[in-house]
Amino acid sequence: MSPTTDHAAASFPDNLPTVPLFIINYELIKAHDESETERLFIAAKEIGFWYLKNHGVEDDTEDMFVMGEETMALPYDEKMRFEQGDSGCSFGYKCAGAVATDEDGTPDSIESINISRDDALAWPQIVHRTYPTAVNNRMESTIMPFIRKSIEINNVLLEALERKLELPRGILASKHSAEEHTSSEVRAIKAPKNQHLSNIKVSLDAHSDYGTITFLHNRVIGGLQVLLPGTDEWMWVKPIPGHAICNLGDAMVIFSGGILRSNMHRVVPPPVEQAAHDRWSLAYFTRPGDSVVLEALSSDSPMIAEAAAKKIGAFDTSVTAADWFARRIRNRRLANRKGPETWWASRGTEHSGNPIVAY
Ligand SMILES: O=C(O)CCC(=O)C(=O)O
Ligand SMILES: [Fe+2]
Repeated sequence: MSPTTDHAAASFPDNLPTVPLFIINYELIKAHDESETERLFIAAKEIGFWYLKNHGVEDDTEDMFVMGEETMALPYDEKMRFEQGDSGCSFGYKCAGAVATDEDGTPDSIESINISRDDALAWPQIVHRTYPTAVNNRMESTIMPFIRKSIEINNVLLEALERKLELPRGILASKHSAEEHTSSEVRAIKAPKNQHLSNIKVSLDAHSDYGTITFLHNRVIGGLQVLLPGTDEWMWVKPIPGHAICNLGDAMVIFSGGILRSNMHRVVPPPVEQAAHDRWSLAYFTRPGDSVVLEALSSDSPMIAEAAAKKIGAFDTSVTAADWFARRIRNRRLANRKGPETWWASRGTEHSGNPIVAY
């Protein structure tokens, strides 16, 4: 199958408010360059978002977008055989309209295919579930290599942050073991063109990511926005060719006793001429092992202990990564909606001031 590609869009306009993210050089981080690692730490503390260049997976990324196109081109009924369902599991196909974008229950407009790290790396064994043929066909050639490289990149970034957080070497790796089942996954996302003509304002609701660290790509079409700390104006993340976007999730905020940040972000229809094109994005989410309890690593780092002591109890969730994740996914599903409280129950550290969010 060769689906029509539709991503040769006009360039991102230069008159929009954009967020001045640091550009981090992956090769320097890998080489333990001290000043680049310090820049990464600053980005991780202040915004929790940065660009990553020299990561070396540009070609793999394009193959993954084609995998996404091949999957979304399957007949609707075929895709729905693999829908993620309402139980709080994210793996599988997610159809447009399945989740709420706000407390009023406004449906979302994006579809995605979510492939579990465990399923991809164990292929052809099934660990969690099965996937559409378009996914299976590319499991070995495209998905496995992309996941392996993404894991390596995320691990290098985590090791750098581990050093800055004065944690003993290997602590973060032990929370993300290759041996334990996890909700870590790769997601290819399609936001359909011309959403603005249907008056769609938000295609993916404002959220912080659930896990530890996200390695994100798009085909140079805008739509991602972040809300800078202490402001109420959404700022665009300008797509830069060859540059990935990395962001931290809630687990990293909790592990670091609040030193690091998982910033609120959302996806809106692309700006002006770009809106006439489908927007594709691709994310690899590193999340802790299922049994890992989300809590500040205070006993491993005096720096974290000191930070956590300023907000006593805030980072002792007593919740496992598996339960944290399932709660957030389940309560976004419209089929589970009882009222605004359901959507609020899907929130993470970005709304930790909200008493309804029980860690
Ligand atoms: O599509 C994007 O650029 C961001 C997607 C995202 O934030 C997510 O899936 O968590
Ligand atoms: Fe996200």
